[in-house]
Amino acid sequence: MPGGDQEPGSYYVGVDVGTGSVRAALVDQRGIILAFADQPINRWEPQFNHHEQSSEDIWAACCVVTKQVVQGIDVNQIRGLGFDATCSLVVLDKQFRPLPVNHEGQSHRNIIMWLDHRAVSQVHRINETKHHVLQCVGGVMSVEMQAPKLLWLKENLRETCWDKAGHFFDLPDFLSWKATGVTARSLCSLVCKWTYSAEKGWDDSFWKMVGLEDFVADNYSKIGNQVLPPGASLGNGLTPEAAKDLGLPAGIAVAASLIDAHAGGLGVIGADVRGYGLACEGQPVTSRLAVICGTSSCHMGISKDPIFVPGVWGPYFSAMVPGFWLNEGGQSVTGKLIDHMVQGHAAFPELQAKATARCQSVYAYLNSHLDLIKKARPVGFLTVDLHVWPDFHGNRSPLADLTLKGMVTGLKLSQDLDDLAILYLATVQAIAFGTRLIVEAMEAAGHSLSTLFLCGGLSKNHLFVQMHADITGMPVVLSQEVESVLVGAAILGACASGDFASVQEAMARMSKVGKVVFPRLEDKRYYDKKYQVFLKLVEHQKEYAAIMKGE
Ligand SMILES: Nc1ncnc2c1ncn2[C@@H]1O[C@H](COP(=O)(O)OP(=O)(O)O)[C@@H](O)[C@H]1O
Ligand SMILES: O=C(CO)[C@H](O)[C@H](O)COP(=O)(O)O
Repeated sequence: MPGGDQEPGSYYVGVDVGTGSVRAALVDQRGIILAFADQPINRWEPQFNHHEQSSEDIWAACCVVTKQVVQGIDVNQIRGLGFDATCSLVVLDKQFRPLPVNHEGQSHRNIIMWLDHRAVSQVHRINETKHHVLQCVGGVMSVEMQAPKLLWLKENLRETCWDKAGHFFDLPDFLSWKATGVTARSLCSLVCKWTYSAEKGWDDSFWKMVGLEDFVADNYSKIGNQVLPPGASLGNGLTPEAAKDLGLPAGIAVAASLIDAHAGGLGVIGADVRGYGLACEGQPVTSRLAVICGTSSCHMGISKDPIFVPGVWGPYFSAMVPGFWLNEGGQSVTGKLIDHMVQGHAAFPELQAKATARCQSVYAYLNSHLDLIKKARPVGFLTVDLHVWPDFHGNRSPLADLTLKGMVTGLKLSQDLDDLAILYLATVQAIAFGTRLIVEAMEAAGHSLSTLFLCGGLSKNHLFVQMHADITGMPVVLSQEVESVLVGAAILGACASGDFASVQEAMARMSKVGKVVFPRLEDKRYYDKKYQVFLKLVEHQKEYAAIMKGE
């Protein structure tokens, strides 16, 4: 029933595979989440910077959470299923069985995760080619993309993996294949992580130049030669086997999928903002920046014409919102960095005990502790002499420098709970300064941004949200549904079902404003000064590196 006038009681299932867990939601045609379930997934770090997962483990978790969210409802009311996932690399043999991506030969560990940095030498060589496809990834390919990882497999696991491989999937495409048996790839994953062009397709000269000519020779059958827009209906829908696994009816529509950050973008960016006093109310949707904040943060800005932002991925045509170009800025570790700083501190056991005693998360406890110790000044002022540079896992945007490291300046000879809380605050602020740097780079290149739309696990943290508002000077919109990434996945299922005529129409109907957090403009001067220090930190880090190199 095109036009979104479908009968009440039409439901969609969204499945979101994040770094740490798999989530599913049952969503109605207004974008309201009626049921939610999550399940942690396994991760292996066999050596520093090698991060692996298992596609079978992930599929099993998808089945558990999907069965949970449809319990007790008439499954015949479910009209569509959509998947999103991290952009990790799944390797299968010619019979679609998992292949090991590790020296140990452990075939269940058949995924090189997005945050894996094993392919440093390969990405340097790829960047040295200066091939023109690199212009569409901000000028520098990231070690987190697929080409360097594929080259690593070819150079390091030739016999045990490369020669036997029949299929290399981005994780979102693996999931849609598993559900439908259709090996078509989503335009989103191929354009954003594999150098495919929406207009020109694969570029043979790139693959030949970087030493992966094998793909050209077999007409890209291993990495995808059938490409569909996100939300397109796949084949005959859910196969009987997958239907049994997931507890859903066979034949329901399954959508071509999205990378998780892009699903978050769909889940938030199209909301009707009338009545909230936001500048973006009278402005085009291109004035909105979706920021998806989980283990990492991804900054998704769209434009009518292509915009080339140095150090920011894209422009990618139709990779998120059809008909629009996408630029994607990012910070490789944000939630993971906050967890790392907090959990590694000497006062963490004390924090954990106190938070547990109050039945609070450690973050809720830290936020109230900061309120207690702040005295008369705003909380943010507690870090006047403590500054953090947050690139503990390199800089994704806009510096595109994987060699950068984290920095902390202003440490004292005490490690009590107050110190932990203030270090946590400085880390949250550093991540927000990183967002400001990305926003400035995007604006300098031609974007005109006025409002942030935040979602993901970190958007549950009110300190993180307020710091993003205060430090960027922009209001932050939070969605009615905290799990907006799942609304984005459900939007895909809704489009595949034919209930909406377009992704834009489904976005407008299914994403909704929950709350707006405005910046405290009176604190601007303080944050401008801290931002100056922030910029100095990286400048100094580069100077230290130059000294040590003897330049
Ligand atoms: N209730 C919460 N309060 C504050 N921070 C949270 C909360 N829940 C999750 N987080 C933060 O969000 C991060 C995970 O976000 P999530 O979106 O679940 O990640 P992913 O999609 O990468 O699996 C964690 O690293 C943690 O720092
Ligand atoms: O590269 C990305 C999107 O293009 C994401 O950072 C990656 O997929 C991980 O996402 P998350 O932090 O939600 O686990």
